[in-house]
Amino acid sequence: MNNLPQHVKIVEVGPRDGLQNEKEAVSARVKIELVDRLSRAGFMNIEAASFVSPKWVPQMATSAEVMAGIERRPGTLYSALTPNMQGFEAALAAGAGEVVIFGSASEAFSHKNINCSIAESIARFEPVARAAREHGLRLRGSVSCAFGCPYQGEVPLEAVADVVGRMRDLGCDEIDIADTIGVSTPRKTQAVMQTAARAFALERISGHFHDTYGQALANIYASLEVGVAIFHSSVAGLGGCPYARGATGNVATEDVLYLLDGLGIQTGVDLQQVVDAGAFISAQLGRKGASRVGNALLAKHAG
Ligand SMILES: CC(C)(COP(=O)([O-])OP(=O)([O-])OC[C@H]1O[C@@H](n2cnc3c(N)ncnc32)[C@H](O)[C@@H]1OP(=O)([O-])[O-])[C@@H](O)C(=O)NCCC(=O)NCCSC(=O)C[C@@](C)(O)CC(=O)[O-]
Repeated sequence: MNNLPQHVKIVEVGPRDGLQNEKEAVSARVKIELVDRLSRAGFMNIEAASFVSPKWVPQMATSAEVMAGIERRPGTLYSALTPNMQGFEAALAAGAGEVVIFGSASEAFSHKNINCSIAESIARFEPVARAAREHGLRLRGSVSCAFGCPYQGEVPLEAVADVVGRMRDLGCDEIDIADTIGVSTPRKTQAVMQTAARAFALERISGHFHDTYGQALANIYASLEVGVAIFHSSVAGLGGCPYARGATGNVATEDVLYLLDGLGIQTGVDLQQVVDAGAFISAQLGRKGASRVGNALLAKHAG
């Protein structure tokens, strides 16, 4: 237990990864209120927008409006996905503090998600990385399908190490190791994280776990054991990637906070306010939230 990190940074990705796959349009007003509620809950980093093609991901078409409408909490970093220079220019104009280039450890997924090979994606990211540096924006790299791919199946460890190395060479401040389709289990998680850590500083590696197979919390615990101290999660367990067939939401933020609180690990985030934000967005979407902890606490307070 003593080996676990004492502090963990949670990157709240609900407003982006969480909502990007919603079939019905969610208004900018609702997204703004969600981000504001999450800011008040104490997150240091919220992924609030995605400047991608609206033909590919229509739900994110309101990103500029969302970024213009949110209340910026001092000390909170608001991030936006930027697949190319067009996305970067939009993110810069919108006042993003961090831009996220998103690649993949799987060739097949790279083509499906961003319509180019891994090598082409790195070439597209180069000017984005350079522009981020010039404008003083933080740069994060995301590596999808690091634990398995919906199109090619197994993804070799060397492929993860290779993309992490390329993201490092682009100058990323932080690199996400993503289980896009939620297939990993704890030992595999540790092997992948340790592989990534041979190519990039462990303290700047984050775990991004979808909960499709119900393994996300176990994978987070396994990651903590090998020293990972940054995790992505989504309020009410919202989400799923539109280009990862069958992939469900990210691990729910409420569940991660409950786990970390129980382990005595500090996050600076107020669980009850996240539960309330989860209840808010679930009501807007007209369904029950997917967080076990959120639902338990709501039931406890109702009863
Ligand atoms: C990357 C592209 C743009 C390539 O798409 P493309 O069609 O190859 O690009 P293009 O350069 O040929 O442009 C085609 C059209 O898109 C427009 N366009 C081009 N770029 C932009 C932009 N930035 N913003 C707005 N519009 C843009 C461009 O203007 C043009 O418009 P048209 O002339 O046809 O009207 C496309 O494939 C795309 O937008 N993909 C987005 C995929 C996506 O957002 N996936 C979900 C996020 S990743 C994820 O969820 C995984 C992650 C990060 O959470 C981690 C994990 O769990 O794995």
